[in-house]
Amino acid sequence: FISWDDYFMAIAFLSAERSKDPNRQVGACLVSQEGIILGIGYNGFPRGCSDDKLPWAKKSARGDPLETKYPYVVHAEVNAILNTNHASAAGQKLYVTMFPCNECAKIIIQSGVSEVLYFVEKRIDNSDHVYVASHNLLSMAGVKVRKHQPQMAQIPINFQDPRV
Ligand SMILES: O=c1[nH]c(=O)n([C@H]2C[C@H](O)[C@@H](COP(=O)(O)O)O2)cc1CO
Ligand SMILES: [Zn+2]
Repeated sequence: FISWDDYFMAIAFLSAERSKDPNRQVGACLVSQEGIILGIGYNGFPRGCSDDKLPWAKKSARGDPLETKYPYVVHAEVNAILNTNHASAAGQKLYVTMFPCNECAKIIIQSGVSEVLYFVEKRIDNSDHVYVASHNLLSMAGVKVRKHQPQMAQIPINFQDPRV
C-alpha cells in the first residue's frame, strides 16, 4: 500500500498533469492535520481568463512581458490554498511538486500552513534570489520544509486492468 506522504505527493503530481503550461506543470495538494485533503491546485490562468487569449510563452520576441505567461499565471500553491475554506488552518501541510517561489511562500505563511513538502527544487541562475527569499521567509516564519523522500519509485494507474 502507498504511504500517506507518497499518496499526497502523487495527488500533487496527478494534479500537475492538468496544467496547460507547455514548459512546466506544477501541482500542489493541501492536507489538514487529520490527513484530509483540503485543496488541490496546478498552475493555470485565472478562472474565466481563456488559454486562447493569453500566452504560454516564456519569452516575447518583442521583449514585451505582456506576451509571456508570467504576469497572468496563478501558481499551483495559490490555487490549492484558495480552493479551501481555511476552516482549520492549524497543522496544514502543503505537498508541492516544486519548491515554492517567494510569492507563494508569503501566501503559504499567511494562510497558516505549518509544513511544506516539496519534490524538486528549481534553482536557475537569475531566479535564484526568489528561492533564497522563499527559504528565508519560510524559515523565519517557522514553517517546516522537507524534501519528499519517495518510498515508491512509481505509482502506476492502469484503467485497463483495475485490481477491483
Ligand atoms: O512556485 C511556483 N509555482 C508554480 O505553479 N509555477 C508555475 C508558473 C509557471 O506556469 C511555471 C514556471 O514556468 P517556467 O519554469 O517556464 O518559468 O510554473 C512556478 C513557480 C515558481 O517556482
Ligand atoms: Zn509561486
